[in-house]
Amino acid sequence: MSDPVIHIRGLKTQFGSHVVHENLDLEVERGETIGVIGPSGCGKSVLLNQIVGLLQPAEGDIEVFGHTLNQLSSRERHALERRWAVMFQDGALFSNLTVRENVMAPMREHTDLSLTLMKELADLKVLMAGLTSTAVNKRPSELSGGMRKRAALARALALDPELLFLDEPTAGLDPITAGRFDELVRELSKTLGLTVFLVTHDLDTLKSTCDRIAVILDKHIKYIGPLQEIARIDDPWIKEYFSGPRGRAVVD
Ligand SMILES: Nc1ncnc2c1ncn2[C@@H]1O[C@H](COP(=O)(O)OP(=O)(O)OP(=O)(O)O)[C@@H](O)[C@H]1O
Repeated sequence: MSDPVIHIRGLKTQFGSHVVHENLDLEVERGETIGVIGPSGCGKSVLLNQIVGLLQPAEGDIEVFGHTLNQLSSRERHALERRWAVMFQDGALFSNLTVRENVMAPMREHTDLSLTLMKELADLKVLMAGLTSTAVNKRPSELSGGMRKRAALARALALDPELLFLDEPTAGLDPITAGRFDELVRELSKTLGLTVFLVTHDLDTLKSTCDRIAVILDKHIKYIGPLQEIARIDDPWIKEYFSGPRGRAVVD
């Protein structure tokens, strides 16, 4: 691989005596969407949190955009953080702010743009995320689950990230809303040239958005490749994962 956006080597994660990851290696190429799957508790969300610096690994190196995370000054770190965005499972929107104010929040923190420009940009991101302009003045509690996800996506796009992290983006959505959200993620990632790191249990999301799938088993990325290849691997967990009716529908 030529130009990995994320390069992880020899990662070990440990909580007390509980070893979650050991000798975990991963490369994510620029512009690809990678879906991370694995049994519940295998450390998918922890891996995401480590890449964005919310958790420290016990051992190993994590490079993002060619910079080793634990070797950066806080200033360098701040500059690097502007290049990625995270959409957490619950959306993590500020409930007391309108959608527009939520999308403006990262701009206020990281830029010196005028208020007028921030508002215009925020409204543009809201439209990009597939919401209508009437949504900008609403608070999260006034939105449906699907609309809240879109608002969270709009906020994630606020600073034009090159790398987007999505933790269970379609969790809690009905299949039609989830499918539309998957389409939006795919369209935006291709149009904007985003690299996407996606944690999901949703087989339809894997099929419609991911270029490659990374499977965490036995504490490391045991398998990585396109969905059709992964689905055919002779491994008990993979067989079980893909053997239900939905799994078969995705693979056939
Ligand atoms: N801050 C923490 N302190 C202690 N243990 C933790 C912490 N965060 C996560 N863990 C443990 O690490 C393991 C991996 O957690 P993680 O949430 O990454 O799993 P996951 O693969 O995302 O699971 P799921 O698919 O159920 O969401 C779990 O056993 C969890 O209990």
